[in-house]
Amino acid sequence: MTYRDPQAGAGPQASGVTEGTIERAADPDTVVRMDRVGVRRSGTELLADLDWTVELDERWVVLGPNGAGKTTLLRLAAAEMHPTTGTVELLGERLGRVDVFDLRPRIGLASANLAGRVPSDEPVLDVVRSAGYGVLGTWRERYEDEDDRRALGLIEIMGVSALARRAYGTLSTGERQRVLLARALMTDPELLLLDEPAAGLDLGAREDLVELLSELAADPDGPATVMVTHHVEEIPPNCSHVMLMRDGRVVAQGLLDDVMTSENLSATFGQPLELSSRRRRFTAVRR
Ligand SMILES: Nc1ncnc2c1ncn2[C@@H]1O[C@H](COP(=O)(O)OP(=O)(O)OP(=O)(O)O)[C@@H](O)[C@H]1O
Repeated sequence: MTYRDPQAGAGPQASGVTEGTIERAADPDTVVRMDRVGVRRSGTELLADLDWTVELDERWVVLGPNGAGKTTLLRLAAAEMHPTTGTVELLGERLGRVDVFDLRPRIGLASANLAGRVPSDEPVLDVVRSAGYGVLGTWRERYEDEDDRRALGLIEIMGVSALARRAYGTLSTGERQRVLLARALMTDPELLLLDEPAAGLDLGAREDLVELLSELAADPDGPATVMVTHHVEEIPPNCSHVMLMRDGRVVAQGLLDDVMTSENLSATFGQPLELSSRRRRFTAVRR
């Protein structure tokens, strides 16, 4: 896969909101470090006592039932919110001591929340290339030829070249997911965050996406990746690590081969489940 582009510009970055000075962490290969993180809203504990480290060469899946706290975790990793307690370091910089507008272009994000905010009349090419500006909905941005080349290259890799001039609102769910993935990669991010990328896809489209994500995961020059899902069938075979979550807490985390057991999965979903795997693809049924 050739989505990496050392010449790719992220476009002019928004500026003006500074939340403090930048502090560098010791290990440049540590992309995410969360230490005793808790998030509380309206008296509810969304996350509690969470420790997590993501290294540059790791490809994570975060799996858990509805309401487990997966999206909250991803929003912390996307610098979209701050923890109530504990510390979060992203790409070597501490949340709360860094201008998040400097940080965000280095993080690619595709989520349902983002998908819902794309104007339906926005052409696909603009949905992708506007990521360099950190905006949705083209207004007066000016793009270099290089930006166009990169956006069209990513659109091609995602297999949606024929749709580059189409309005986003006319695309199928699977086509939208591919466009959002291209957008998430537009700034050549060091960290790629995917919130339920296979949600709403039919079987064939899901398999296509899992294969695409697995190729991405296998690329040694690719970004550190964190993908959130509810379904074991959606885990790309080349993923390296898994975090299992329930009720805002970690049930188990670590290497995929160690963590993906029937016992851990049963504890995560609160029912007796039998997990089986074939060629690093998983299925699970109730016992
Ligand atoms: N502002 C808030 N105030 C109170 N509770 C909240 C708030 N935001 C989220 N929650 C609750 O926190 C819990 C975790 O939410 P989150 O969206 O992180 O879960 P999730 O694992 O992504 O769920 P799903 O799989 O259903 O998308 C949920 O029970 C949700 O209702």
